[in-house]
Amino acid sequence: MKILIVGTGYVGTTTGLIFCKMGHQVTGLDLDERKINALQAGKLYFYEPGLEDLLTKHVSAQNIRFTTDTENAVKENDVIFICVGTPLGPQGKADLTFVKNVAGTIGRYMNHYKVIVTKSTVPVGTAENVTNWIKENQPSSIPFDVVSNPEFLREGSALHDALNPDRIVIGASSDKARAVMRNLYKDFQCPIIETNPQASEMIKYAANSFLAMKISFINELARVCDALGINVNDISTGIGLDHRIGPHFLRAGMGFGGSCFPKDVNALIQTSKETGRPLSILEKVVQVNDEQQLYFMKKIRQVLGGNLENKTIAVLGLAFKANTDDTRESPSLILIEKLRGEQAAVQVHDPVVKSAGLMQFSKVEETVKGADAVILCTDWNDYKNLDWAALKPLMKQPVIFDGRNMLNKTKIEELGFRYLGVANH
Ligand SMILES: NC(=O)C1=CN([C@@H]2O[C@H](COP(=O)(O)OP(=O)(O)OC[C@H]3O[C@@H](n4cnc5c(N)ncnc54)[C@H](O)[C@@H]3O)[C@@H](O)[C@H]2O)C=CC1
Ligand SMILES: O=C(O)[C@H]1O[C@H](OP(=O)(O)OP(=O)(O)OC[C@H]2O[C@@H](n3ccc(=O)[nH]c3=O)[C@H](O)[C@@H]2O)[C@H](O)[C@@H](O)[C@@H]1O
Repeated sequence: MKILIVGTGYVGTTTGLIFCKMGHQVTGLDLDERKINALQAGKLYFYEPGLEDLLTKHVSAQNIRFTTDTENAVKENDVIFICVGTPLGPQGKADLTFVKNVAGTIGRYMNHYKVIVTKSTVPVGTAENVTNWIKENQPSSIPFDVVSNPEFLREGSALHDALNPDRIVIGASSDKARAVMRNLYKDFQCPIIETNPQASEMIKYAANSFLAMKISFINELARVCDALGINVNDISTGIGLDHRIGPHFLRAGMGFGGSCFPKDVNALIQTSKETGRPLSILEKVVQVNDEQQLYFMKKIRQVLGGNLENKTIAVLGLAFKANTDDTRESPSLILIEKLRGEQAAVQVHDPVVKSAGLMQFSKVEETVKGADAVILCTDWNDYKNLDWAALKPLMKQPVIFDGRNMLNKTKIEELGFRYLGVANH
């Protein structure tokens, strides 16, 4: 089948390559020429482990090509996946500007029946809106179907997740479109949920919101554990072994970040408000997440004598989590802004992310030099096995705030550090 992917970001590029692997002919379309040129040269312009090898392979085999030529890309393909961004818009709603623009161009250039698939995360009712936006732009009436097929991959393990999904959700309203989608996914072994577009759109928001809720639950519980001197990691293990709860997304830390949880939880809150049945539980999830940073800041302030003015803080990690270069809604960047707001001098390090506006060093040794404290913000593997005995003499004060509970408290304290984790007692 000839597949067009519109929007060659984390999701679009991964999805396109997965379909190449399944034997389809794929075109990747983006407005950003810089990205398209890089991808066409077999170079991944973002960091995602394992993806570049697949890209290089399929570009050389001509199974995938990348273009900015919208008109021909739309005309030449039978199935079009919309994978553009749906960022946080005004009042917490999803901003559908990019989706609307894509739908408009698809309508303008449509030349025969096509299946239009929204893989972007979009609010309930968007499939219907996309249908209308396409129709409004069609010079003459040509039949088409719009399908919702949300994506559940995580950054950092995008390729693995896209190849081994827990489930595939197909929200279609015609048998013809459903048959096309079934055929596309025929080689996947996981359950396929077939439903209507509205339910499919809701499944995506409900999944992300539920995972975010687990994180806020364990983070708020960690504060109670802190007060009681209990190790929250033991609680995560203890409850996670109950198969009804499950072990995942129970790692206490600095709060969830990234390009999706914050925006998607907010968007579902807005949807629920519009129905007159607000999801108050999710309002709390957001509140707890915001407080987690403040809780952490309070600890830092207390340990460093109540005032951060002129203190030097070394922040390890800028990405919102390990194995990605994405800093959207990164807890680390939010914390850095707060630290700088209190006149601290912040020195940063990240193995992958390069940040222009910050005092960044390429080596951890340089970053911690003269620091009153180190804050571990991103759970990069590189930070798990640092030689803390060698780093200690470089610091002004041996203080570690472990925002990811990555280090062994006992071992670190034996080296003479003051250690504070997230209820990591
Ligand atoms: N990043 C992730 O891990 C996941 C993201 N999602 C959802 O997938 C969607 C895409 O997310 P990302 O891949 O992270 O976004 P991204 O920001 O990495 O990529 C989006 C791309 O769309 C392009 N674009 C915008 N308007 C366009 C147009 N009119 N024509 C062609 N290209 C256009 C942009 O230039 C950009 O390259 C979002 O709705 C997101 O919520 C869903 C699951 C996982
Ligand atoms: O819709 C999306 O974009 C994606 O959002 C998340 O994926 P992602 O944002 O890449 O990253 P996660 O691994 O889910 O982590 C999100 C945030 O929660 C934090 N987290 C995660 C797990 C945990 O136990 N504790 C915790 O604080 C992470 O550090 C990170 O800041 C979901 O896991 C994906 O299924 C979904 O497709």
